[in-house]
Amino acid sequence: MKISVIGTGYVGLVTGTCLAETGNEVLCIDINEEKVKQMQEGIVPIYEPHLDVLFERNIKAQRLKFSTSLEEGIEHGDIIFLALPTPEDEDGSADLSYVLGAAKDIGKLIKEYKVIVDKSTVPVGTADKVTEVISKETNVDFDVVSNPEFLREGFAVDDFLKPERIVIGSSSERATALMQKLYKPFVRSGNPIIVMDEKSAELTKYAANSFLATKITFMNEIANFCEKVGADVDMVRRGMGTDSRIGKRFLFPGIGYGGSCFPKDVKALHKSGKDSDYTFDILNSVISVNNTQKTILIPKIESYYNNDINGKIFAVWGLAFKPETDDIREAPSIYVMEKLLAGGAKLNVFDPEAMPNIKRKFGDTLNYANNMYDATKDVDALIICTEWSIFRTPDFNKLKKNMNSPVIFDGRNLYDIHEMKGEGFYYNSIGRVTVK
Ligand SMILES: NC(=O)c1ccc[n+]([C@@H]2O[C@H](COP(=O)([O-])OP(=O)(O)OC[C@H]3O[C@@H](n4cnc5c(N)ncnc54)[C@H](O)[C@@H]3O)[C@@H](O)[C@H]2O)c1
Ligand SMILES: O=c1ccn([C@@H]2O[C@H](COP(=O)(O)OP(=O)(O)O[C@H]3O[C@H](CO)[C@@H](O)[C@H](O)[C@H]3O)[C@@H](O)[C@H]2O)c(=O)[nH]1
Repeated sequence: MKISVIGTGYVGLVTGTCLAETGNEVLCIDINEEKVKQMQEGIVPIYEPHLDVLFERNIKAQRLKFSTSLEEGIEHGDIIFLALPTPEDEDGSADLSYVLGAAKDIGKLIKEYKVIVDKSTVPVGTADKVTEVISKETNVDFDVVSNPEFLREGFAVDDFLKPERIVIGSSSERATALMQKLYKPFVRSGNPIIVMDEKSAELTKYAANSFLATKITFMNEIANFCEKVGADVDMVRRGMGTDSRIGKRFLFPGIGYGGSCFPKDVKALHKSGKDSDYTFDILNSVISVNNTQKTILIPKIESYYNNDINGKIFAVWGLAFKPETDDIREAPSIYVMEKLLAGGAKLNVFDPEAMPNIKRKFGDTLNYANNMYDATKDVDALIICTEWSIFRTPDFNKLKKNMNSPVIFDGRNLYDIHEMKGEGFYYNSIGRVTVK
């Protein structure tokens, strides 16, 4: 099939590349000229594991192409995916200006039947709005489908190629049949393509993300309570997670959820509720607990230094919002570092992939280390914000030699507290006793 993808970010590029991998002719459109130029030169503009191999293969096979011309995109695709940003607006709602702007342009350019697929995360009713906007501009026949994306950054290629489910929201038999044909190669192991109405599809995405954010937040509260009563959240997590009704995943406590999705999507669903005269009490709490959780290490650090961190030097390991990505959107590390800088601390930072993005945001207010050990030279403490694998088994002796004092504040519970007892560190983590 001929496919166009409008918006070539984390979702659009993965979608385009994976659809090319199954033999489709894909044209990816982006407004960012520099990004398009890079991709035309064969450079993947984001860090996403395993994407480079597929990207290269499909460009070589001439199934994957890039352009800045929306006109070309509209002409090329029988199916046109919108993978555009839907960032948080000032009132917490999803900003639909990118999606509706593209819809208007599509309305002006469309010459024959097309299926317009909304892959962006959008509030209930957006498919109707997109239909209305396009209809105002043209009499040409088209269908709008809601097809929310559930991929995770860091696992995006695998998630797209082997999805646990595909949700298609459509009231058109013609569009549904095309979408089922397109996705058939991705569900050969029997995972379902669930067809439903547009509104339910739109809500499914917000419900899934908000549920997962709630699950994490619940565990963060249990962790905070563990610290009060001397219980160990790792044990509680294992004890709970073995109940298949609860499940083992997304029970890891830490310094809050971040990223480009959970924070904005929870807020957007909460705001949608408000707009429909419904108060999501649970989501209200999730938002508030997560706000506090992002900087939960700060009072611990301050208290260790008798409320004076002015002039202290800290190493910060892990800046991306989670491992295996260079994405720093709503990364808890940002909130932690801003508080530490405001308190007068100096920071030596390291992340395997997110350094360029952090440099763009923080400029010369941070010291950027070449590797994880360099970051710890002459520091008063090490602060861990993201659980990259390379941080999991450090050379503790080397760390002790590098650091002014052996102190670790771990926001992601990387180390076994029993093993840490023999390493000679002051080790404070989340929901577990402090090793002194
Ligand atoms: N990132 C994820 O893991 C993920 C997963 C599932 C769903 N989503 C949702 O998918 C949507 C896209 O997210 P993302 O993370 O890929 O965003 P992104 O910011 O990485 O990418 C968006 C791209 O769209 C481009 N763009 C902006 N305006 C444009 C226009 N008018 N025409 C063409 N291109 C334009 C930008 O230059 C950028 O490259 C959002 O709604 C998000 O909530 C994201
Ligand atoms: O047990 C856990 C699991 C995750 N997190 C945090 O939660 C955030 C989100 O993690 P994850 O869900 O792995 O990353 P995303 O790439 O943001 O993916 C989420 O958001 C995407 C965008 O909507 C969806 O498509 C995915 O299904 C959904 O998992 C990160 O800050 C993690 O550190 C925890 O704190 N504890």
